[in-house]
Amino acid sequence: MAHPQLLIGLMTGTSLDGIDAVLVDLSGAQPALLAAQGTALPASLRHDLLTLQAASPDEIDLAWRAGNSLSDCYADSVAALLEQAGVAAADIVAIGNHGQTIRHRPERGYTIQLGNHARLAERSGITVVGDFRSRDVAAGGQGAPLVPAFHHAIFADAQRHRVIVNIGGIANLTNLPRNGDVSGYDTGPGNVLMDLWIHRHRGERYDAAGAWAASGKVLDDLLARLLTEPYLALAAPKSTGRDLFHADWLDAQLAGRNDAPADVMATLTAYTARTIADAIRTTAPSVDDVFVCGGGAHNPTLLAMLGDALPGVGIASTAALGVDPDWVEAIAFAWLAQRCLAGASGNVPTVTGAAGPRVLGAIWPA
Ligand SMILES: Nc1ncnc2c1ncn2[C@@H]1O[C@H](COP(=O)(O)OP(=O)(O)OP(=O)(O)O)[C@@H](O)[C@H]1O
Ligand SMILES: CC(=O)N[C@H]1[C@@H]2OC[C@@H](O2)[C@@H](O)[C@@H]1O[C@H](C)C(=O)O
Repeated sequence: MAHPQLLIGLMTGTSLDGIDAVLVDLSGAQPALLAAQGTALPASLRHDLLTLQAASPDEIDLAWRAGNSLSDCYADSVAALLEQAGVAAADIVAIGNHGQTIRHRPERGYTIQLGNHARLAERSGITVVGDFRSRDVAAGGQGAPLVPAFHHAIFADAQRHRVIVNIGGIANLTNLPRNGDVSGYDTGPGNVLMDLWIHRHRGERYDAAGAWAASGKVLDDLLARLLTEPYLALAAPKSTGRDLFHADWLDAQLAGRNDAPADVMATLTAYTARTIADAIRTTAPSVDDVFVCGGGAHNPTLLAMLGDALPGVGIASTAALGVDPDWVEAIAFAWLAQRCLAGASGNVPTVTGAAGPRVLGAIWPA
């Protein structure tokens, strides 16, 4: 049996719903999930991180202090994960730490994932690999999405044309045709608009199981207006984030309207499904099966709308492929850390638009 390769993956995504932490053994062909934990962020830190995604006064001080607090939360997550698994820090090869995206501007040559990796290495006593996106951006790429290489490694199939869709804050797809090629890009909003709307009207973080959306009716004129967003028609490589899909964007779309909030919720859910379905139809017209991961996998209203827009296509969660949809991204960053330490490339240049394959990430030794 191969010697275990224990790595930890940490993901704090666009939704800001908390820290996803996984402990995986990456010695085999498929990742073996040994322990997993979701931890909410303290409300004040979540507030600061949201503030940093819009212009704020004294951003630099706030950013660096929030980065330190975030790293302390990561360290607590790692300690809890190791305790849950009964594994010692000394047995972990590395932590792959995504960090928190607060700006994503590849067109200006930068993307910022906050988090003090030195502090995490110091507190955990484990080697940290972080800053996975900057090298791809430096090579002219989008720096995102990065998960397609991982999806390709574990989900590609020679008999079935698969598409993997991650519905997090933003949604991204990976196209895995039978011939072994891989392509992918960010399709547009994932849960971000739906989360914004329900938080504004009901004070809730998200529309649990899509129940509120299911109680409203889709407003076809509003949906048509939302579909005119120019990002949707851009050719890949492309990536997006809260830099585009934020509260002001939504308010501009709704200006001059006075719709029932439940109908807007239904329409934003339909918009999310439709933009994903349109991307799949354009990029992968001969797809056999779509597998969904990320928090959107828990929204049956969204999934039903996606299914309606893709007649004849099987839609399931990545659980059907043996990987829990909640942990795919965090496992991907453990895998990317392993690649970095091996000196292997982590990007797919045809996905990100980078000039070529690049080793992604920087290393903070234990
Ligand atoms: N039970 C549920 N019902 C409906 N929606 C849910 C449920 N659970 C999670 N979600 C949605 O999933 C979101 C979190 O998804 P996820 O953790 O994949 O996002 P992320 O990793 O932060 O984002 P990204 O992939 O864009 O970086 C929540 O904000 C919520 O909108
Ligand atoms: C800049 C950034 O953090 N992008 C995230 C975000 O969340 C989903 C989508 O937008 C994707 O592009 C990316 O995350 C995943 C993990 C990726 O890089 O593949």
